[in-house]
Amino acid sequence: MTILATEIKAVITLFGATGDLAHRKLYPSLFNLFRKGFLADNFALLGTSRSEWSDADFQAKVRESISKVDEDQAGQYDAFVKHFFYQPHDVTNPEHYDKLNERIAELEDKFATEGNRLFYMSMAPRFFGTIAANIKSQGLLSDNGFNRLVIEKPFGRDFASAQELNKELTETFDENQIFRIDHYLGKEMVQNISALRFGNTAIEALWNNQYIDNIQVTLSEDMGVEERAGYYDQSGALRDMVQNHIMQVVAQLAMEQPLTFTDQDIRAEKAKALRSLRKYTPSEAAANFVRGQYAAGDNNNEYRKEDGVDPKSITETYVAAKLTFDSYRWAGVPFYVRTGKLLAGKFTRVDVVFKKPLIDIFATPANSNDQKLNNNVLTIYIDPTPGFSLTLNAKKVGQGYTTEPIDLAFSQSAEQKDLSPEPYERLFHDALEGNSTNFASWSEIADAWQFVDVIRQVWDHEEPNFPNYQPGSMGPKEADELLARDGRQWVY
Ligand SMILES: NC(=O)C1=CN([C@@H]2O[C@H](COP(=O)(O)OP(=O)(O)OC[C@H]3O[C@@H](n4cnc5c(N)ncnc54)[C@H](OP(=O)(O)O)[C@@H]3O)[C@@H](O)[C@H]2O)C=CC1
Ligand SMILES: O=C1O[C@H](COP(=O)(O)O)[C@@H](O)[C@H](O)[C@H]1O
Repeated sequence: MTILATEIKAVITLFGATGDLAHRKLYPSLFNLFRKGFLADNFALLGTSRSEWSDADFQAKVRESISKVDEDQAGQYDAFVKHFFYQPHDVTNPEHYDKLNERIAELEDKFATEGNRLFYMSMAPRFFGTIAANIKSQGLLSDNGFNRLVIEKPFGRDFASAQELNKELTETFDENQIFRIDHYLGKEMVQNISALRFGNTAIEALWNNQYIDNIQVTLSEDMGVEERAGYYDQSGALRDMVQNHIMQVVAQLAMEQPLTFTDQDIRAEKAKALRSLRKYTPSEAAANFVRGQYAAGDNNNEYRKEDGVDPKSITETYVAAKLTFDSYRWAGVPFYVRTGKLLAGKFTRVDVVFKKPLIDIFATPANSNDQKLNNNVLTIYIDPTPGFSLTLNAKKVGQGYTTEPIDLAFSQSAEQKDLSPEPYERLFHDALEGNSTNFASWSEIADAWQFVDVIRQVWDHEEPNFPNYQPGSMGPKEADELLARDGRQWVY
């Protein structure tokens, strides 16, 4: 089925238009929306940052950034970049906003955007509050169309700073006007978790502690910190991946069925799920969390010797944890999660491990050495190749009667993968449409920070034994022990 594109009308004001994210992700995503017809005549983007660029300089940069998207579409480049304009601007100078306002008004007239304004903050987070305050005080909000704010991560560095930032933003924008980006929510298979659960009786009927033994979530990366060491050393895997991406995936797995498939109901259920996540005491945190830092490998320095990293850094490049939900559905079912840099591969997956049948009726005295029932495992492959698999027990071919595990597998075809929008394309589109389903609400963020803050405080007061894992492995041995002590192991 072809989805008919509804044309979006808006002026987008982009703070951080000369930056890396804008160049690598945002312009190509907008170009995709343009060539698919979601953006057509009635949109304009006003890029801002301090660099003294002209409109023509900016259009040339945007053109360069989209030239890799699809060479067959080269004919559309010119038409697309004609919607791009640039205003040199220092976000800390309130007077500069007057000029921005003027230019936005001109673009509204020129492109007939019906007063709709979307502000996108693609800048260092320390500027977010200042920009929001100036948008309000300098009169940049529209009074005859929508006003929306898209904001990049990270949303704070702990609960207190996130709360402060939220307070600053909500002095200008209402919660329903704020779109907090978490690019994991733009991934095809993360969005597919709801379809899998709520579209299939065969799955949802078993989605509880009566049938599920444990759930495992793995976000594995095979690269080190690369050129982002300066940021990463201040952040670490707990803030960079666990507080946001892992919490968002886990919330979708743990939530109750929303009343309707609308942003309000979905976000309410996710928020409830995160509220039921047990906030650990310091001693529980120490027992249920493992941290790691990578050692030197054949092709990499040890983390502490990377450019831009403090040589005595105790920043973790790996986290594994056992999470506990205090809810009727999940009592007794651990959620094991892990993420890290320089691991054995680049992949993201969820493994749902079902309980074994209570009795193995196939084990007879004669075949008890050969017969073993395995746990059914439903795997959701998020990256790199989206798909599902379900491991079942089936009869082994031949005489006698023993069982063996077999796989029912679905994997997206190359054609489907091509059709699947990149996360930023989806999320940009949703924000322009005003659909906040795949953006994190304040309540979710607040709970996630409160959970993570305890772990951070425990870790910041103890000297870890770093480095403690080899590049190309799946992390420190303590991550295996975390499951082994419960009589379990990582599926992969
Ligand atoms: N890059 C990435 O892959 C990812 C980035 N993010 C997030 O996206 C945001 C942007 O990141 P990124 O693009 O990498 O950052 P960059 O450092 O590449 O870009 C920062 C931008 O801010 C502008 N800027 C800095 N100071 C001012 C100022 N006082 N007034 C106006 N403009 C200013 C810079 O332009 P100029 O110097 O010309 O003023 C530049 O356009 C951050 O929140 C980051 O955490 C999130 C996920 C991935
Ligand atoms: O947000 C981030 O995500 C990336 C991993 O994203 P993926 O889509 O490639 O899985 C991570 O490398 C980065 O450190 C983090 O800031």
